[in-house]
Amino acid sequence: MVPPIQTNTIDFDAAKLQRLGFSGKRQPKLRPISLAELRRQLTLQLQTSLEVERIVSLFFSEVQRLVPLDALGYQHQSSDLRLEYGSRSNHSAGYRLTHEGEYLGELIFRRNQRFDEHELNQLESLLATLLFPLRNALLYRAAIQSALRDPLTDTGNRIAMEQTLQREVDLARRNLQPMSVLMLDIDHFKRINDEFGHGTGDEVLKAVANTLKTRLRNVDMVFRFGGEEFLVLLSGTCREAAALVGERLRMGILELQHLVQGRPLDLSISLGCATLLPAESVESLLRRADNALYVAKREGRNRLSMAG
Ligand SMILES: Nc1nc2c(ncn2[C@@H]2O[C@H](COP(=O)(O)OP(=O)(O)OP(=O)(O)O)[C@@H](O)[C@H]2O)c(=O)[nH]1
Repeated sequence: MVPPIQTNTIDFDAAKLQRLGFSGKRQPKLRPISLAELRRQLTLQLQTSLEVERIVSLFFSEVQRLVPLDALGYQHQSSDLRLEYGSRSNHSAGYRLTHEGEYLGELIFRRNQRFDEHELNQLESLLATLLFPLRNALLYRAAIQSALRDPLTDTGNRIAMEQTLQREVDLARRNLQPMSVLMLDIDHFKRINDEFGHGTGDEVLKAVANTLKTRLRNVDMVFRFGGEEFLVLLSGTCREAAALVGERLRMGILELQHLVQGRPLDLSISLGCATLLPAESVESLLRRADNALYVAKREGRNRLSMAG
């Protein structure tokens, strides 16, 4: 008889946090602590995550063992980060965080009661524990984001498209919301490359992506998933509204004045539109949009075709 195999799993992250005296759950009343001890604990605790959100919220809850706070705000504009913990209050003490000239964002401590000099000194001393973990987390965030972006057009890439589509399809189904996609392709793009070179082709791709972005709402997402093929994801959008958006994009590209050697280039796109059916998979949705795009091309280009 084969003896049963015993397997043990240790969640190192949680175990490590527990050893450091942090349970992971917000404690109603944290034990007061000295500045030196809190600095020591924070230095260890803040190393346990690479997520900016987690690091800042951990900092917020732990700092209160020494200095009571009502709220904490953090923002780093170029990373598109704006975090708020707690409730807004009258008094604030703001810090611009930099390390060796590198900008690491702005942190604002808020409280209904004014901060005194001693408390500000303590907060400043604790801020030092935040610098390296925050810098690493910002770098990690930038690396993840660049892995999901197409550098030429600054739109999402194919990996981002696949991840986002699955999430949006799940959400649409759970919330019983409509959702549509537009698959589009620049017409006769090969001719542009052949006639003017790849450099010009690349500039056209950028100009087209820009036009798409400026003609869409902020919540709509654009992905470049192939050479000159883009996908626009329209959450909460039914078939009729998606058709209007598709036409708006088509007109936007027709009106685009992209100059090559001083002369405007004739540019157009063809589009296929599909709206999510009940219980439909991502693959099927994309296949229907692709088929519709094929019809738009076959029927003469510079047009929108709706999937059946
Ligand atoms: N400049 C540039 N060209 C690219 C890039 N990726 C793909 N291409 C080119 O895109 C062209 C696509 O050509 P086709 O698939 O024949 O399509 P088309 O000429 O647009 O014709 P239709 O789609 O049928 O209107 C090819 O010449 C590719 O080399 C890129 O990143 N930059």
